[in-house]
Amino acid sequence: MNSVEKALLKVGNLSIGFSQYFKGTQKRVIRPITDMHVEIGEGEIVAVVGASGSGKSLLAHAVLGILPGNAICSGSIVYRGEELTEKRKAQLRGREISFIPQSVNYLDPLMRVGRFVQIGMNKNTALAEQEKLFAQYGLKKSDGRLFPFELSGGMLRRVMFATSVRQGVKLVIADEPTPGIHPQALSDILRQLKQFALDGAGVMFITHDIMSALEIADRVAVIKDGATVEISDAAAFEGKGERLKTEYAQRLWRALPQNDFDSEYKGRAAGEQWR
Ligand SMILES: Nc1ncnc2c1ncn2[C@@H]1O[C@H](COP(=O)(O)OP(=O)(O)OP(=O)(O)O)[C@@H](O)[C@H]1O
Ligand code: NI
Repeated sequence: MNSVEKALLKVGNLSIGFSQYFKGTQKRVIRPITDMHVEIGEGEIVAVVGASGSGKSLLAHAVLGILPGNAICSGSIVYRGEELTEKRKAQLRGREISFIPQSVNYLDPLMRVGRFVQIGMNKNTALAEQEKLFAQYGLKKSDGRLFPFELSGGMLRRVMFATSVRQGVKLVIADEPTPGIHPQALSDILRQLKQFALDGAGVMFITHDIMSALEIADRVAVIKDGATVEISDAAAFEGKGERLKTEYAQRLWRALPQNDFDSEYKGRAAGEQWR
């Protein structure tokens, strides 16, 4: 792939801080993201991996334009060759750029889930389109009448997929779409994301689960303490990780239970709170 020509999303030198009040009136800025970059091409799946708190969700929220009001964001986010302004983010969000959030709490608790999936669709065809999506994601027609609290966690995730992974979407940002999901549902989700990429969409797949990521990802971005430390081909995650560029990525790889190489690496990586 010619990455420059075909880049769908290009995030460079992203920095995110939050202004906070402390001791009543004094203001300070904390800066959890200092230097993040990632590039996703058309039809490409880029996994974003890193320890809890490293800044993966903030990256997703920055691209989507849903950071909280006290966030101060700098750097560049270019989508299809044009800077993504806040206005453009709002226009594209839920349409060309879709989001599978980390928490199902993003669903409106007072809205029937069928209605939720219909948001942004043409009024005349919305119901038919929603029902088709439900069928595709293994949900019944009658489930559309339910409120979020009436659905199981797995069903809610499928509703989120029906909302996000559908026609017209060019970039999917999936923030940990697979935790606590049983193996069959997991492989369904991975298959759907893969199919989506094969159809030409770009996918940012944020996950703790490197092994699942490697099943579908073309490249993997490794995040540490708010910075991108390495972007490598998924194929480089093999053997003892000799082809990985940084020691940090090698440690993450070697610390996986199935890579039972070296207890010294394991001990050190465990200290990184890798889940
Ligand atoms: N609104 C906020 N105000 C201040 N700090 C924040 C805010 N949101 C996130 N942070 C901090 O930014 C850092 C990165 O958070 P983020 O949610 O992006 O991590 P993550 O990599 O997605 O973690 P996890 O894997 O647990 O979901 C954390 O240290 C977090 O405390
Ligand atoms: Ni997160």
